[in-house]
Amino acid sequence: MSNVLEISNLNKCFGDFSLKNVNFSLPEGYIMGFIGPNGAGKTTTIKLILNMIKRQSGDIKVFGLDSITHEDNIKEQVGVVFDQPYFVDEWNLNDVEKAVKFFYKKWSSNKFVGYLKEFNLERKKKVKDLSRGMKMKLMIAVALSHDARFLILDEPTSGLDPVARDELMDILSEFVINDTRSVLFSTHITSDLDKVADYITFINNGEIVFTGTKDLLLESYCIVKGGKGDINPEQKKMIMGLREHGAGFEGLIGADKSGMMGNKVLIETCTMDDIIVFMNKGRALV
Ligand SMILES: Nc1ncnc2c1ncn2[C@@H]1O[C@H](COP(=O)(O)OP(=O)(O)OP(=O)(O)O)[C@@H](O)[C@H]1O
Repeated sequence: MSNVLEISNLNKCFGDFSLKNVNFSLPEGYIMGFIGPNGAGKTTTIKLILNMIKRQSGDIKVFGLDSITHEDNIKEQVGVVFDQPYFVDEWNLNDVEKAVKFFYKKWSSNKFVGYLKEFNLERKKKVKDLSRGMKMKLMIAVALSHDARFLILDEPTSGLDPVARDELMDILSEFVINDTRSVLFSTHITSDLDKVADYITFINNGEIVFTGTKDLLLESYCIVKGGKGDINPEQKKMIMGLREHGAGFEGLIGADKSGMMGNKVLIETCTMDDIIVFMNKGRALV
């Protein structure tokens, strides 16, 4: 199985913030959700993949090619969707096509027209008159009309209603159906990932906390709950994002440590939201 994306030892500094030795890869044919709290480094990583900003060190390969030396070749085959459209407000959809088609050797007007129809987008409408969901669909129509085989989406579902989000997830699932096309998308909305993601990469404070299959992520952590005095200070130290309240405590724990919590506590399965929220609170201090 070849990797569509390989990131090795990537470092980038912005004042107080740094991406620290980021490593992850995405096998071809799959959808990866890129998750993490606000300011964790998701957009920065995506911009580095697209060579929009300069890295301090590290390697990025897309389709097995170095992302800097083969930038043009890679961009021909990558479709990019940001949370804000990059089209001029006054353009109608014909103008959008006129502006973008020259960037791509494999641009297909037939495909573009087909996707506009499929997504119920009227060619005469101006960009500024499209709803947020329609703008997302327009960016996806552009990405699919130049025959992209790797879609990179940054927060594509933020601000979309549940129906539009569901439609977008269906589009992504269909996109990877032939096993040669892949998707990386960053999101805060983990329920979207439940539906479509095969792999998850979780970044927190510039560091990759987890990368692997979605099932493995959910199996790797659990919620631990208990009453006051149910655990000792050593056990407390193992809990991430410890939340203490009148009756007791709850927090996140590595599944490999659940057996060390004693028999008074309750161990429960966790969701991706639990993992993000508790990890973001950090490791508990006694
Ligand atoms: N051009 C820049 N100059 C200085 N700092 C920056 C710049 N771009 C990003 N940062 C900082 O880098 C950190 C990571 O930002 P980034 O946008 O990558 O996070 P994110 O995970 O995408 O967050 P969100 O989910 O809120 O979009 C933040 O602290 C941000 O302020």
